[in-house]
Amino acid sequence: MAAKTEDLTELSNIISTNVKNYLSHVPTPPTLRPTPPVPVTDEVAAEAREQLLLACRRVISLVGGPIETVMGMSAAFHQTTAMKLAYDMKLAHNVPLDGSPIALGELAAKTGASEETIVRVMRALTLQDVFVETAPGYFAHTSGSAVIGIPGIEALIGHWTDESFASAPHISDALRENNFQPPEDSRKLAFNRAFDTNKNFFEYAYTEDKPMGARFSQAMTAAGTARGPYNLVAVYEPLRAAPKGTTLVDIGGGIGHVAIAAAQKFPNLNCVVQDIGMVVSEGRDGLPEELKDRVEFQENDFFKGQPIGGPGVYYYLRHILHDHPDPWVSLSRPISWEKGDSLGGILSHIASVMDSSSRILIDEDIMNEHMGPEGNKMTITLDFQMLVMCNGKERTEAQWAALLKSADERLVIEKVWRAKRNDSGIIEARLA
Ligand SMILES: C[S@@+](CC[C@H](N)C(=O)[O-])C[C@H]1O[C@@H](n2cnc3c(N)ncnc32)[C@H](O)[C@@H]1O
Repeated sequence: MAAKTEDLTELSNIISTNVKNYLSHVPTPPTLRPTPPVPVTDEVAAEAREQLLLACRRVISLVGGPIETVMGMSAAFHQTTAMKLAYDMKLAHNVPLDGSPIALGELAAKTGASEETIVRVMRALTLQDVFVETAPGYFAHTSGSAVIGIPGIEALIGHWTDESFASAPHISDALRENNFQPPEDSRKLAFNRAFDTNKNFFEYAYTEDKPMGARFSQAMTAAGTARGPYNLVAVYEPLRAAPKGTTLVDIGGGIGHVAIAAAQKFPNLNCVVQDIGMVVSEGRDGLPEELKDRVEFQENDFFKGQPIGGPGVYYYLRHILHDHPDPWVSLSRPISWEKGDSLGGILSHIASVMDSSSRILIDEDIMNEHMGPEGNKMTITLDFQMLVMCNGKERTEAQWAALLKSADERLVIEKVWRAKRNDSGIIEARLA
């Protein structure tokens, strides 16, 4: 298949076969026009898409050649530079969303940026079909630039191109101090050097830089968009049959977007969204009136304990545990950290209030054991993102199982609900 062959003719045959399969199984062919993105849900189309992307990547490596490949990787941060400038200059907001073009001079007047800077940024972005030059000196949206306006996506772009981009260059110096072994503490890495702080990313963003914190909460509402329609509500069937009044605790649930979707879909659920102060207030403010009797927000620090126990409770953690190094997730004895607080591992606290009918649902990527061209680019990117921002990591299924066991000997995986075409999954765990 595409990942194995170096034969360009074979690759071109793979591409043409999969183009046919793809086109005959999607409702409309993909377009660069600024129309809303349509997720690929059909099985055949999704498989063809995967094969196409793999074959195209192989063609680019072969035909581009080794020097272009490694130089491109080494300087890829300038793509981020261009995207950051586009974000800061608010280019996407000032180009008409109906697809009509805007003259360079008008765009400069609206954004306050110089024509020269806009042109330089547009050169980099149009290379990837993000915006298009429709005639010399006229720019319009493409599907790639229009998505920047989707709620949450812009916030996510801000989070990546701002605090994450500023932190990444510090990673090598931070790791070198410890012989390239990540330390056990999440307050001693690249983010801390970049922002000159002893607080972890969340503590910093919610106390020292509240706009950064608010943007991050918004960003999390879009974090799943790139992974397609694989989510708790669509996938995890046992919730449908749960008895009326069953409690779902969304631990580190942000502003409640997942709990709200779950309560809307399953009238039998009562949801409690736990997070830290500022996030909880933001979530309460945005809670739809009709859900106020079934969704509540609760301030709780997950390192300090889990106040909700009892039979049949679902403890849901989406993109929480990948934020933290192993001891912070699974240590069953208290951790003492610099401020002198006594804290424990997130999973250990949950295990201590569970019974055999309760479940932990870990909604995270499950990193593939194998590596190579078939690897999932997003999971690998997130693994680095976690390393840089909070000394967390993406984990394989074996690592998840070991982490559960070290949090509490009795914790075992009941079932892994896996997406077919990416690394998304929900790990259901229980007390044995
Ligand atoms: C990566 S976000 C995930 C948010 C949400 N679960 C989602 O998937 O969109 C991590 C969340 O953990 C929260 N958090 C960080 N430290 C926390 C702590 N010590 N106790 C409780 N929540 C915390 C953050 O405020 C944030 O909402």
